[in-house]
Amino acid sequence: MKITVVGAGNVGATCANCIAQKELANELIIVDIKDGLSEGKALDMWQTAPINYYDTRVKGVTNDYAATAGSEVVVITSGLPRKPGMSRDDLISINAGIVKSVTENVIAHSPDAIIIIVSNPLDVMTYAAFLTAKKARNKVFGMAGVLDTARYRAFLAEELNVSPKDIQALLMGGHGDTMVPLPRYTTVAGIPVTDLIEEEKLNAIIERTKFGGGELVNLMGTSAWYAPGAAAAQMVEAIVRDQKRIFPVCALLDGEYGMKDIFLGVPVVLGKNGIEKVIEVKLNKDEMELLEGSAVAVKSVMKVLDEMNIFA
Ligand SMILES: NC(=O)c1ccc[n+]([C@@H]2O[C@H](COP(=O)([O-])OP(=O)(O)OC[C@H]3O[C@@H](n4cnc5c(N)ncnc54)[C@H](O)[C@@H]3O)[C@@H](O)[C@H]2O)c1
Ligand SMILES: O=C(O)C[C@H](O)C(=O)O
Repeated sequence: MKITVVGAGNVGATCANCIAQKELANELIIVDIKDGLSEGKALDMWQTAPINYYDTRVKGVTNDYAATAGSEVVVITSGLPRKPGMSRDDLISINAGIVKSVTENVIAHSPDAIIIIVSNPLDVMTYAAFLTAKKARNKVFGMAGVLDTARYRAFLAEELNVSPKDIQALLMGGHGDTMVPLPRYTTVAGIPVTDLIEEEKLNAIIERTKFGGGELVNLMGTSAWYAPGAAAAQMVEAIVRDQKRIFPVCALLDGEYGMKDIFLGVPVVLGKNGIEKVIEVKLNKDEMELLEGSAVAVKSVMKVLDEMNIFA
């Protein structure tokens, strides 16, 4: 098994480190455009192998896609992160070109790879990679829901003073302030969360989740990486180990939830074929309205990408 991570910055390096520690591949290639960055991070990582006890060979390269040839899974994290005061959508003009050129290089050397996009604005960068890769929708999708759900679960675990392991939750929609955490599909060891927490506190946690990325940007001056890197690696694990895990993933909809031609976070089954099934949960009127609102927000940014005219 060969896996590539593109982008050796905060998220890419963290994701690669998780992949190596989980021993998901024999060979792990890290690519970046900055001279020496991937080589340095890969060397540093490889020197943890005797300590963390893994044998995945980690190799870093500068823009050398021949070294990535034959990768079965590729995670794309290359692109600018936002700074305080910016929205994720503000990154589109630079990141669209980066995601397009990286995807072209990836496909040229690994035509069969499953591609996971991390770069922001996530839903639209996944659309950009899909337009470039020209692959079936099960093989090009984005990471956001695993991260957003993890934030929601972590906040709930803290509030309830229970293990995060026991919080199960679902969150749908775009990876922006319109994301839709679903309390009706949130349980604590099987107990509906609404039985354990007052409505006002739950609503405050939902709001904090929606702006969870921005909270970290304001604290650190750049965006998060530990949870995003771990989230992308968890998706890689589900694919590589054919686990059939159910995660919220940014996927192209083809009639599900009454929507078509849009990338949106929905629950899917992830296994060796990538997205093996899009699950349609029953949403009530209010939940459906929130999802549709989120879709409108994503569509408006997809339109900006279309107007950039770089995929003609
Ligand atoms: N989907 C999510 O939930 C999520 C979470 C966190 C971050 N992100 C996004 O992930 C991206 C990376 O974030 P980060 O914190 O790692 O940023 P970073 O600046 O630390 O790293 C980005 C890396 O991309 C590299 N890069 C730029 N252009 C490249 C190219 N053409 N080819 C190869 N490498 C290239 C840069 O040299 C840099 O090392 C950002 O767009 C950020 O917004 C998304
Ligand atoms: O918030 C960001 O800009 C990065 C990422 O999308 C996140 O949610 O952490």
